Amino acid sequence: SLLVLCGRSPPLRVSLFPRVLLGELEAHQDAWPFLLPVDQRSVPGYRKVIRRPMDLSTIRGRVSSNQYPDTEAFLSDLALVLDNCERFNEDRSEIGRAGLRLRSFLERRWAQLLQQS
Ligand SMILES: Cn1cc(C(=O)NCCN2CCCC2)ccc1=O
Repeated sequence: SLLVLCGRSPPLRVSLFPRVLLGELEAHQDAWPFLLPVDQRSVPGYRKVIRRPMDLSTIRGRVSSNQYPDTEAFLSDLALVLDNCERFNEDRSEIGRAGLRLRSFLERRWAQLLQQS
């Protein structure tokens, strides 16, 4: 309705996009390396190499407690998950390939959602 559209904040449905996208990422078959924080004791070198760890459960917690001031802050945490993955893993490794496939899904799906706005 016009009331929703003329407010300064984005229309309600656009503000739901992060929750829609996050739910689909959590359910994605390539999300398994990213669902929980990397166990830094069981992955040699991770703590030293990756200065800002991030994972989908941490993002879920921040979304649920409204800790993202705007959509860009949410998208930058998502990008951090996948940038960390590319930094730490060979592209041709199981986890590296999962990260590349999940990033491709994320980019295509986000563009699709924006077409609906
Ligand atoms: C993103 N990422 C993840 C790992 C990892 O080992 N995750 C655990 C994966 N398993 C899934 C079921 C039990 C645990 C290592 C390096 C890395 O960059």
